Amino acid sequence: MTTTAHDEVVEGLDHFRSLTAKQQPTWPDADALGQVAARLAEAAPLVVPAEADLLTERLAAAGRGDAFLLQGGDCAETFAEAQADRIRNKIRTILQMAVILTHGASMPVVKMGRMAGQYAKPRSSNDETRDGVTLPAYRGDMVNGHDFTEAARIPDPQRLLDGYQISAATINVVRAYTRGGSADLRRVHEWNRGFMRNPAYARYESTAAEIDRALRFMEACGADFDALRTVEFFVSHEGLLLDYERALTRVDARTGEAYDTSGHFLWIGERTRDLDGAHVEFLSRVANPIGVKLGPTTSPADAIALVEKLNPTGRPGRLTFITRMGAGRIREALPSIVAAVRDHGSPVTWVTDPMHGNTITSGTGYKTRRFEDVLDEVSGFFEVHRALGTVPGGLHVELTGDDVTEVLGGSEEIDDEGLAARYETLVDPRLNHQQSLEMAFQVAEMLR
Ligand SMILES: O=C[C@H](O)[C@H](O)COP(=O)(O)O
Ligand SMILES: C=C(OP(=O)(O)O)C(=O)O
Repeated sequence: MTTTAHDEVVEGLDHFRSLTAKQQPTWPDADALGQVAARLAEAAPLVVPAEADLLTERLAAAGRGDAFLLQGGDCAETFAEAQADRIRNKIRTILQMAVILTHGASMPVVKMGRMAGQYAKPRSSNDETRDGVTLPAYRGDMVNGHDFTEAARIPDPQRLLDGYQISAATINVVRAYTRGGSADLRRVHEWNRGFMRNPAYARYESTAAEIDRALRFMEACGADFDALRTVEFFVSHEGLLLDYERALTRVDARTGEAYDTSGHFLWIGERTRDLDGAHVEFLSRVANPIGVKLGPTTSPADAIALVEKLNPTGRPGRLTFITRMGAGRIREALPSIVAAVRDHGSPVTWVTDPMHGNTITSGTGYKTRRFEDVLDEVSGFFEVHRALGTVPGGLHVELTGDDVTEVLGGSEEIDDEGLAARYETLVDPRLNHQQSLEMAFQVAEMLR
């Protein structure tokens, strides 16, 4: 029998199975996992290749400095919170931030949620110990339960199917919300005006007034606001659970290329970005736009090797590097990496994740971050790119649309004691709604 190009693509997709895959759950029942994977392999795609290709174009624009990416959402989505109002609050927050950033950058903002699939987490330790009892660590709702009981912590492949279904429902809300008129620019700006009524945010009044004037100017020029009622919104998650990602990967009849249809954009985490590891190998085979998190131990040679493996043809928008160095290290650690990639010549879209390098434990024992460190890392990111003549292409943040108290600081000055009021995240701390908007105002100033 002759091997077709299609067969070769499919065969290539399974190469990762012979490599080391870090951060995978220890599924107790291989047969049960196989049955779930078979069902997922027949399930409808969550996104279609043409949407992923459109995002590649948008990210190429961000890489050139013709657009700016805003990627945000929960550290770990949970099944329980996949409710319409929570999803809507998150989208709303991202749209509100996007309006502020669009004004600051004077360029389109590409909007992307860490949503509809962000259900699996890499962990520092395989176990968690409480009061002398040690159980497997929580690895996200798509793997096991957060309750600290033996039964909840056993990885259950049925959760992959649940995650798929809940992602489908989430995408449905995202599409309805971003296409149904709720995203009207004037309405989003009105929400921002509501935020400004709190005197804590008076310092942003002049930016809000400028946006008002810009909207009135557009109106006077006869801008078709009805045409702006629909916004493009993409979904993304860490491509961590390779059994799930592989099962949702389909060969596109149009192009003959494989697409991971679990989300528009998948990223490889800092802990799984080994060049000879299974994650890099698998995602090198799919045609979606992909990202790689780069932490402070990344060498320029590591970055170049990733560019060559993940984007050998130098397709603009295909590869995004999401740097997460820490505020104290970014100004020393980032320049040599960016300079090496710039000199290599293959296009990369550079995005800052100012969250993951700035995690601390509060005096009261909470895993938290300081708002000022988060902003300082963003400043460092702009400084480095401006000094090197490269493009700071976007922002990746952990946020929620709700009023939680997980990150220290901001104008409402959440302090050590204040963290206890509404600390809800199951893994890492997120900016709350107000802190997210405040960050957008500050980044808008940096973008000018
Ligand atoms: O979100 C990122 C990681 O999953 C997280 O930082 C891991 O944190 P841990 O050190 O609590 O396992
Ligand atoms: C785990 C994450 O980040 P990193 O890989 O950068 O630690 C994340 O973004 O959820």
